[in-house]
Amino acid sequence: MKSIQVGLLGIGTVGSGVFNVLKRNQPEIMRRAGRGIEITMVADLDTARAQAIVGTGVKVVDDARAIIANPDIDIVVELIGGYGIAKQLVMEAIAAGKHVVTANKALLAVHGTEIFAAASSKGVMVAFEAAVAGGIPIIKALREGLTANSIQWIAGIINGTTNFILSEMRDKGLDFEVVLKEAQRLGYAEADPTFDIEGVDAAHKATIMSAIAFGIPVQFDKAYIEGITKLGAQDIRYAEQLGYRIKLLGITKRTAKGIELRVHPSLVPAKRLIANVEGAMNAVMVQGDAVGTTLYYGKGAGSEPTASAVIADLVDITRLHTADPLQRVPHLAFQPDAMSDLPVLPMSEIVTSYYLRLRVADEAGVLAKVTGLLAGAGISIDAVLQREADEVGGEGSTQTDVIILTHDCVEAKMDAAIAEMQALPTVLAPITRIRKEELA
Ligand SMILES: NC(=O)C1=CN([C@@H]2O[C@H](COP(=O)(O)OP(=O)(O)OC[C@H]3O[C@@H](n4cnc5c(N)ncnc54)[C@H](O)[C@@H]3O)[C@@H](O)[C@H]2O)C=CC1
Ligand SMILES: N[C@@H](CC=O)C(=O)O
Ligand code: NA
Repeated sequence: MKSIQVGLLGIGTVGSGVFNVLKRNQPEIMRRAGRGIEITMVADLDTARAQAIVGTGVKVVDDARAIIANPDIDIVVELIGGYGIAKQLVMEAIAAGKHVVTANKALLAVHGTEIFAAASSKGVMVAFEAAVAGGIPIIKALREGLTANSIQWIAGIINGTTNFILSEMRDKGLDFEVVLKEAQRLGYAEADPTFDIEGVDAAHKATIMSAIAFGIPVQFDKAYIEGITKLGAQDIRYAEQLGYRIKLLGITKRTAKGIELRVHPSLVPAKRLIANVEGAMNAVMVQGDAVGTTLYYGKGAGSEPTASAVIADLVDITRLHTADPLQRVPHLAFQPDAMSDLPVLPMSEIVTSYYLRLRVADEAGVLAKVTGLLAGAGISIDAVLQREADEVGGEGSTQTDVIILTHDCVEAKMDAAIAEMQALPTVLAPITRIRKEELA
């Protein structure tokens, strides 16, 4: 049977991985797909570099539209990134009747509704396993493996760059900037690394998982996003002393009121497997009502791990492209006419527990005042840790840190309590608040 012909738009970190893995494993992939899958055209602005990667047998162009216009191309793989030209090219490829594979989570989190609607009306598939947690087949798990379940929550380490930074800072005491540069060198970081460190990339991925888990439209604009740039080394240390690790988590949860969708640094009990996920590795926990807690672990970034997911999508499309579109797995797991309008909740309505660090004057009665305020607000305390002033501020220091762990409360209540504590004259610096997830 004739091979499926694939055109690559962009042959950078991921694109070169796709080319190399497909070439290396072609015989085995062919046995799985039932026919060959061949990259016959590549578009990249840097044609010389592209040609050096693919050799002479593959046509290299600088104009991606030449691939879309080629009637022999069955599947277009978008690996350029971003919302600009990538969106135009994906929409044009769909309009031209091509199936599309993309690793572009930013594009899908923001424009997914439009893209999936266009694909459905044209009868083509848009596949995006690489867009969430790279090589981990989490989209497959959520859309197919867990379809029996009412999914309750998902919590994941879904950005390799930030997990790498947090691990290296904690283990080796390295500076943030040094580790970020290393993550860039290793090809983990986005073209704009602020997307990684400010939590935007993780929010793109959490948004996509939220849509698939709960059958709601992709709603990146409703996600709460907080990155790791304001995390202090002392908080990583205090968390350890209390039996927790700090991880940047992407969380989406179904509650009686709606859907929580949030990305922020979180304290996770050190005994949980996910707390021990180090370096650029990703891990996603999914809690379903029937299956219980499941955990998916692996490489979420990098050339070949991400290529693994892109090629899995190529095989899926190769197997399914002649099937009746109604027999295909829906883009967002739920049938398009069965989507839910459950609201994504504002942050003030989420419920979680907290780590608070207060830099206070080292004088009698301060702790009682602070805990009294929390009690007055109806916030229950789980643990309190007060450091020696000398340890915090050096010999003869008149300041110290008080660390408080709370039980669950609604965020609005915590906001009000923090404002009250902040106004105390004995609280000397902005209060640090890190949310705490038990993940049980
Ligand atoms: N690097 C990684 O580990 C992962 C990346 N992704 C996603 O995969 C996509 C690609 O990422 P990378 O390969 O890391 O990026 P990259 O920057 O290494 O590669 C992008 C390539 O696209 C080319 N390009 C830019 N504009 C173009 C245009 N108009 N026409 C043709 N080619 C053009 C560039 O020359 C470059 O070779 C992004 O959406 C990224 O978010 C997803 C998961 C992991
Ligand atoms: N920049 C991302 C790449 C994968 O999506 C990350 O660091 O995880
Ligand atoms: Na994946």
